[in-house]
This record gives sequence, C-alpha cells and structure tokens, in this order.
Amino acid sequence: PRSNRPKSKEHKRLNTHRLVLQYIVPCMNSYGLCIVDNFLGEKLGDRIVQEVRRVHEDGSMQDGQLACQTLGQTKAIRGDKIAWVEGIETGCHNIGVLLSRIDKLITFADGKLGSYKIRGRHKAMVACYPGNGAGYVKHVDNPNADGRCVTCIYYLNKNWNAKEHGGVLRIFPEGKSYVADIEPLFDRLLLFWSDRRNPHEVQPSFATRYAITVWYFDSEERAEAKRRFRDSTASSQSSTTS
Ligand SMILES: COc1ccc2cc(-c3cnc(C(=O)NCC(=O)O)c(O)c3)ccc2c1
Ligand SMILES: [Mn+2]
Repeated sequence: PRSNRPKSKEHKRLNTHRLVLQYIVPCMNSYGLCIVDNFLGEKLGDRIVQEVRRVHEDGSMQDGQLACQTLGQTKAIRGDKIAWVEGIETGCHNIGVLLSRIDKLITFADGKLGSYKIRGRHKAMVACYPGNGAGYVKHVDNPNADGRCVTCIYYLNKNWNAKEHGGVLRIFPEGKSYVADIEPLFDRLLLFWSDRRNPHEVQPSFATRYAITVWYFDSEERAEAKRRFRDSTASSQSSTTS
C-alpha cells in the first residue's frame, strides 16, 4: 500500500518546506512559539530515547542545579541533570539525526523567523528531570542578548500524564493574557523565541522527564555579544595588571 512506500527524498523535502512555510514560520511570527507533534515518527523517536537513556544511565549527565535548599534541612533537591552532545559521539548517532532535521527546518525558515539571520547553534543539551519533584523556576533563556534567538526543545516522554507526573512547561508570553501549558510528550518539537518575550518554568516533575534542547544564534546579536565579552575581559585584565 502507498502508506509504507519509502518517502522519496524529494517528497520529504517538500513536506519539510510546507511544514516550515505554512506552519512554523507563521506560528512563530504570530505567537512566538510553535509545537510540532510527531516530528520524527515512532521508530526514530524510540531510537533517540534509547540513546538518551544510555547517556543518563552511563552517568554522563552533570548533577543538575540546586533546585531548592530549604534552610537547615541538608537534603537539597537537585534540578535537571544535563549533558552537552554534538550528536557525533559514539552511541549518539540518532541524536545527531534529530539535530540535522532541526537544522534543516531552521535553514528552510532562514530570513523568515522574525528578522533573525541564523548561522549557527549551541551543542545540544540533553536534560533529565529525575522525577523527585524538582522543576525549573520561572526564567528567560536569553535575558541579556547573548545571541540566542530561538529555543528548540524535543521531548521524549511516552505515556506522559501531566495530571500524575506534572512536568508541564508553562510559557508566559510577554504582554499576553494567556499562558501556554506544554506537556513534554514523546516526539514533540517545541520552538520559541529565547528572549524576554517568553519567560517560562518547568513545573515539578514526578517521573523521569527527558528533553533535548538546541539554541540557535542570530549572527548579528552573537557577534555583538562576543565583542562585549572580549571588551569586558580585556578591560578587566587591564584593570588587574595596571
Ligand atoms: C552554564 O551552564 C549551564 C548548564 C545548564 C543550563 C541549563 C539551562 C536550562 C534552561 N531552560 C530549561 C528549560 O526551560 N527547560 C524547559 C523544558 O525542559 O521543558 C532547562 O531545562 C535548562 C539554562 C542554562 C544552563 C547553563
Ligand atoms: Mn529555559
């Protein structure tokens, strides 16, 4: 039957083109955030989950930030644990495939996402919220123009039930009367502007919660941020030597 005919390369390219131009671009420019469900399909999604689980079980994730240290009580709830991955490491091939698929979306969208010129990105951040009730307090990813313009998060959690497991990402779009509650569902891709337009929080998670985040740079803002950083380190050196 047609359904399992291997999709020709051209067929896939046209699908991506349509997804970007008819959905992602207009959605980002209107709402500043956009959800794509069933991004890669179950087979590839499963392979990525397996690789992320192994990264977690191998102990390659750094301990998360101190989520909360109630005074006196020694037990500190640690937040998300993370590992930075390029996708070329052994055992991370399918994470690499995910990154190249997101890169393709961003490349197709280039010049149409706001007025950004996207020429690069961070390594991927593979994150695990251990399910001990830790979340992530309300924050802005890029509050001070460090160059990051779009946050892309790929979620990996099958049978996630927010009523029971929590772990909802709540975005508070600046100046809007509504909030966006996003469940970290398997094979879901979320994109949103990284700056102050999108403060957000991860609500306490009560089951292991995996996500892969990539931040894309606007070339101009990134270059400017690097200049500022160089000047600040140069001036601090001169002050110490003088
Ligand atoms: C300098 O070293 C580090 C190391 C780790 C860092 C992690 C974050 C971060 C930011 N945002 C989120 C988030 O919003 N997740 C939303 C979701 O999972 O649905 C998150 O999980 C993690 C930010 C800065 C960091 C700097
Ligand atoms: Mn964030």
